[in-house]
Amino acid sequence: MKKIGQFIKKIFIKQQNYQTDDKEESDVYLPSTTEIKNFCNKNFQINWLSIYFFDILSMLSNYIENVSTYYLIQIKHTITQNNIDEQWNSMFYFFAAKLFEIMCRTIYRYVVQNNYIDKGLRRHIKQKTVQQALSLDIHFFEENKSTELVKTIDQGVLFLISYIQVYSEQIRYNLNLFKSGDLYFQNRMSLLLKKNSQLQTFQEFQISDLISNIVTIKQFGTEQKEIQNMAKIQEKNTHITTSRTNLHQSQQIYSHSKDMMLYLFTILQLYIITKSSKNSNLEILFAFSQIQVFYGYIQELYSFIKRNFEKNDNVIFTENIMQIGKLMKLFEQKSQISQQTTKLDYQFNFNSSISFKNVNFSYPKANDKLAKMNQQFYEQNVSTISQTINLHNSGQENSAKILNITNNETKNFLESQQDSNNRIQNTLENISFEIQKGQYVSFVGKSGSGKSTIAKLLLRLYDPNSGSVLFDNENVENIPIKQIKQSIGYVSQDLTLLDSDILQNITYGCDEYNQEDLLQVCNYSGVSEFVFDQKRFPEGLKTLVGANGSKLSGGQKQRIAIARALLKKPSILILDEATSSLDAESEYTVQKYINQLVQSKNQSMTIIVIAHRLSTVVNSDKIFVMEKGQLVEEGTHEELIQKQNVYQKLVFHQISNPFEQ
Ligand SMILES: Nc1ncnc2c1ncn2[C@@H]1O[C@H](COP(=O)(O)OP(=O)(O)OP(=O)(O)O)[C@@H](O)[C@H]1O
Repeated sequence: MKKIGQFIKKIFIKQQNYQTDDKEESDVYLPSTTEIKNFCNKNFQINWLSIYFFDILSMLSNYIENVSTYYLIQIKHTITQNNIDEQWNSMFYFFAAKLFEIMCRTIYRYVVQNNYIDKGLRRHIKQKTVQQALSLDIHFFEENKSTELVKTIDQGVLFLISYIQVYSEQIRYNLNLFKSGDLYFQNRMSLLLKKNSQLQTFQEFQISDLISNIVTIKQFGTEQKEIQNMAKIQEKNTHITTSRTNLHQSQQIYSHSKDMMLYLFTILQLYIITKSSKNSNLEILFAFSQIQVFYGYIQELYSFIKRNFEKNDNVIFTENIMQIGKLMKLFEQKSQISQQTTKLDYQFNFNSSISFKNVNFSYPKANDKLAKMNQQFYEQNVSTISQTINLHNSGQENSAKILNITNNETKNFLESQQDSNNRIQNTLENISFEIQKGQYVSFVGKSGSGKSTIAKLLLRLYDPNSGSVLFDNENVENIPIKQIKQSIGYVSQDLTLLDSDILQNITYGCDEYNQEDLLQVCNYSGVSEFVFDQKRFPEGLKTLVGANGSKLSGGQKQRIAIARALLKKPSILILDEATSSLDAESEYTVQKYINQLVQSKNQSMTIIVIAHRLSTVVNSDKIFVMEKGQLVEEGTHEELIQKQNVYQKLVFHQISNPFEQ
């Protein structure tokens, strides 16, 4: 049932996205040259003087190439005229110009391309970008598709570097007569491209959704409906593609007319040059036998002008600017959590207790949307709302009537406020508890009751909406995040392993350890049991685990994750459903090692287990029972059984349904 619900929700959400598609046009962000420059100044400290110098160097190389072409034509001309002196002269100038051009180009390639751009700028920008992305809260990564993020970083950086390289060209381009025409086509095309790609992504997702949910579709008999849905999207997509083709054709016509004007301009320039020179080469160049040479020269001059006063289409293609825009938006994101001031000199050395005091929490997305919507509305209608609330509080039921509220929006708002009070519930509701140092405690409760969320708040992946999380009576917000993470060993529900060997996976994130420590954690976590089996694991700790541990069993992965958490000698160990994905036998093995760990743990380690399987928790010093985001019971196994309430029901339920999660 849960799956069917999720599927219907997915489809529903997508339909909504699809319907609001048209409104998303304003999302296309094409930053201007100045905006890009300001962004670079703020984040990457670019040396623009060098960029201008490099640009002049590149222009100079192109110009000298033209000069050498001119002398090449002169050589051909003097040969036909049998004018030896002029011939030598032209050859001298030709070689001199060529040599100078080669020199400029070599300097450009080695100094600019290899050193400044590839070794300097590219590395610097990439590093800063990755640093920015990693500084963001986990919430940001949950809200954004990872593939989209990778594309934004990879392509955004690539195009930004190209853009910086041609930055001076952009400035010259601003003097261009054709700028507004170019911009018109650029903007139109970018809108169509965006719509097109949105619909395409939507369609791809829909197909993969259909295939993976084929059983549900067959059960509901909704094949025809799905096909109709897809046809609608296809129709819209075709419409946009046609508009794109039409626009492309108009753009071609525009571009040809522009080219013609540039040619005319080139010829005019050539005419002026040759008119002012002593021997009027124009006549000779116009001569029928020279027509090809003449055309070649015009081509050369034309491309020179085009290169220097036209838009660099390879780099400045609308899609590329869009990617730079996305990269700029990424830099506007700020981590909510690390923004807060911590006591920088605070030295966290866990030595007394962990506590939650009246913690309320809901995941940011839903929270943000509601808060933003309500805030906006509240600001616009503050006086009416406060009067209504006052009247309501003073017992005057029909407050809306008294105030003569005819505005439907206000009514809806007030109703939605009441609704949301009833409907929207925090993920964690007014949670308070205390765990003493050295205790072994467990959190139990039905799926979705908020157990893992507690671990996430302890790790400071999120901050509570209200109330406080305290370590040693110090608010977590005052403790430097790095110190918290160093003190907590966390084995999460969704295990992720690096695509490397077992050793690297165990030692990840731990800078200081010795062989003795390594062996000890392998023994405690149960890694030794399989990894030192010469027949099955001849390469021992150097065995590669495959992409996300694909070459290992669930139990082996769990044990590696536990070893990893233990190696840094954490003062607090959190095992979040460490045995949930295992079969009975593997679960037994991992459980055996957890028990061993608990028994052998020195008094300095505090262990928090988040579990479904109640067999894990019977020996805990304290069990916390969660229900719908609330902490409903706490005590030892015996105490809770005696209470004959929620915990006891959970135990009986699990005994009678041993396979249910
Ligand atoms: N990143 C998230 N964004 C939004 N909602 C979330 C997120 N993670 C969890 N939730 C929601 O918060 C609620 C509590 O989830 P949590 O993972 O804490 O429950 P749990 O008790 O650990 O459940 P389970 O035992 O199934 O893992 C659930 O309704 C879940 O859908």
